[in-house]
Amino acid sequence: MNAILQAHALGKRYGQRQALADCSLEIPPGHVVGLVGPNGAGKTTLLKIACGMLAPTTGRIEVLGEQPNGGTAQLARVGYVAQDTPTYGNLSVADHLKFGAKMNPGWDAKLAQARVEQLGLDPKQKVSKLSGGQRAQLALTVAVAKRPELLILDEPVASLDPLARRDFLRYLMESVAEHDTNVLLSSHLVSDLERVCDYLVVLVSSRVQLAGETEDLLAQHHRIVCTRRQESDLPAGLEVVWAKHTDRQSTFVVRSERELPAGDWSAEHLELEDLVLAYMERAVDTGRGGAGPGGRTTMQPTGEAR
Ligand SMILES: Nc1ncnc2c1ncn2[C@@H]1O[C@H](COP(=O)(O)OP(=O)(O)OP(=O)(O)O)[C@@H](O)[C@H]1O
Repeated sequence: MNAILQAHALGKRYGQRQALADCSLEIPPGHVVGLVGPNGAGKTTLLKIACGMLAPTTGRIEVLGEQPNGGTAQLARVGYVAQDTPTYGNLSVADHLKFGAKMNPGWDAKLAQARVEQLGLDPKQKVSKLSGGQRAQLALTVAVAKRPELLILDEPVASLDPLARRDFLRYLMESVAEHDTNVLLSSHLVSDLERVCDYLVVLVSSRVQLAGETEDLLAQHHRIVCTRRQESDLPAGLEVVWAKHTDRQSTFVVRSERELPAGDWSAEHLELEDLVLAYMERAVDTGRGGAGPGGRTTMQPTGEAR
């Protein structure tokens, strides 16, 4: 089976603005991938390139083993819901399902119908009269009913209330499990990603900072607290992602491919949110977002350890 996404030195410029830089990724099949990063990091740009809506300025990309702009056959394999959940205001809910059926060879009419009923949407209702959250639910329903091999969702739950968010994510997981769909979704809500994603990509300042299976990433990272010391006093083989020092104490977030060696410190695994924040802070504090997945950077020793 082909990789969900393979990118090599991918870059995108909008005029002078570098939106994506030197992005190399290989995401194996069979995953629900969470793409996380701060505002303006380049997430939408990467997702638009992946679904063929934008051409990269530099580098190469393959999605499901093909170029994203590979014609109608490729379009049928990939479902995409943009951040602004595009729907047609003048059409009814039922019209959207009819349109979906006409445009998509693999359309699952039963699934679409059942989901619309489950959501309590009136098929005759004009979409311009739906709330933002309802429009988002409709757009997501159309994308899922297309039964794509890969579903690309740009902040799919941003406009949903907490209950609807939980319901949608549960529905997404059920449908993914039932139909073996790969998913690539962006979100600012790490707690949501934690619930559904088994692969994580952290993008900051247009560059990939971290990518890998969530379970492996969590196993490889520790927060260690010890008496104040320099990064260079730590054993070799530990990559320092984040560091903070007080007068007497140092706290490090470290990555170790092997088991963490014993030392005169207390160590604990990180929650996913803390792991993501450590990489985000590293990129922002070094002001270049460029240390990359294998980079080694220390933050300035100021403030209190957390
Ligand atoms: N059409 C455009 N023209 C010029 N600059 C753009 C355009 N689209 C995006 N950008 C810039 O590219 C950078 C990346 O934008 P992008 O929308 O990919 O970020 P994002 O991570 O999706 O942000 P957010 O989380 O706020 O949605 C930003 O600095 C943005 O201002």
